[in-house]
Amino acid sequence: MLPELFTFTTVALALRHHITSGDVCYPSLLQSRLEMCRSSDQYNFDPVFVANSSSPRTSQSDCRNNTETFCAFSSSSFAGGRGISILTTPDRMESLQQLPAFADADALLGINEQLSPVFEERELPGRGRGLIANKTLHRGDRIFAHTPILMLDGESFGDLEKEEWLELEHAAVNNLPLKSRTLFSALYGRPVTDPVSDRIDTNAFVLELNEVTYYAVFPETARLNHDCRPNAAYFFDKQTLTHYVHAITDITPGTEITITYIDPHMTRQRRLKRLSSLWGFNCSCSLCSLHSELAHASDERLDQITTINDRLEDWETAPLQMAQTLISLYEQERLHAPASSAYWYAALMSCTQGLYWETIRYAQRAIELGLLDYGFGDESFQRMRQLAKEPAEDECWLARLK
Ligand SMILES: C[S@@+](CC[C@H](N)C(=O)[O-])C[C@H]1O[C@@H](n2cnc3c(N)ncnc32)[C@H](O)[C@@H]1O
Repeated sequence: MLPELFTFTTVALALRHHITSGDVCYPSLLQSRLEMCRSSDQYNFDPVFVANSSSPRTSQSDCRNNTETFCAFSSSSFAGGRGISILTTPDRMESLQQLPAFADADALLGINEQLSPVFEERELPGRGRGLIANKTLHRGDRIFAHTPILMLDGESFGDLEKEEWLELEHAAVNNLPLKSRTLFSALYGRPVTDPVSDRIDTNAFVLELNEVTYYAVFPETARLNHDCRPNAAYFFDKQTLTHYVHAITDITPGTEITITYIDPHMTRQRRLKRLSSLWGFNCSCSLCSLHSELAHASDERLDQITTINDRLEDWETAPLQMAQTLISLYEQERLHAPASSAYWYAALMSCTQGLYWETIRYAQRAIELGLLDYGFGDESFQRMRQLAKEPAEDECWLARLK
């Protein structure tokens, strides 16, 4: 087993594309936090009061206790005054503070800046507000790069009473600087529980950081509506706490910029059900609106993609044609971002067979798409870069012919 590939498929896919039993543990956005897998550890409370001006502060009154203690930590100076509130345990807060986002003054240079926006925000019939491109965007063009204004530890919802986490959520929002509070208030919240909680539920992204699940609100990015075949892809950079959104296809002026809220490998009925139950809308994107014959053909391709992906977990013994078929199926399905993993497999399999130029071609495609979907910091890209540069120097070279 090649370690870098292992990291890529298990870590990255588990975050974004792998839906566990019952579909409830890894949605792309937050609504299902109340259904998430719950657990909690014993914790001895030891409050932290931090000195660094960009580090979040808390006070004892903003903490609630059950088997663990959770506090609303806030910093108004974080990210040049944008501020952040983090609802988590004191010990997890302490380890978050070691991240460059808090510890390195230069880490967030250029982040949260939108000097000349590439979109306009508009009211759109039947879908609330959305973002429309105002210039031609090409694959890889940056749309957003923002830090969260709120981060909520997923375990708090399982451990604390509902009233208690609601109080902490309100404290977290109230402690934000006025500008960020205003951004939060302007978000749409599907009316279910209470105005603060509803806004969080409708808009937050699921992140994994230091092996903890957090729900994070990026108010600018939250204006993006859903499409099952989106033209933008996103990833979260753990070091800088920055959420990047890039065009994954060319986008013409006047076109709505969209992301997917759910695992795009789901078949039609499952997609419709999930979007309706979690975000309250009936998806009418081009894929969901296909004639039933065409929708059926798409579902069959999606099932085949899932089958091939399962088989390729043992890629070392699979035929190269299998990865090539996967690439073709992803192209037919217009699933551009997830196709990076298919190119990844194809590059490694070509390498094991000593197919020099094919290896480079596939590795370059895996890098191009994967950088936009998995992020710049993904360690496994080192391996792909090596393959793209000089396949014969990698351990996979001719491995299947030895
Ligand atoms: C994260 S917000 C997106 C921005 C939102 N439209 C607004 O006005 O702020 C999610 C909500 O937007 C709406 N929405 C998103 N994608 C949609 C779509 N494809 N069709 C209809 N409504 C959609 C739903 O009301 C959903 O609960």
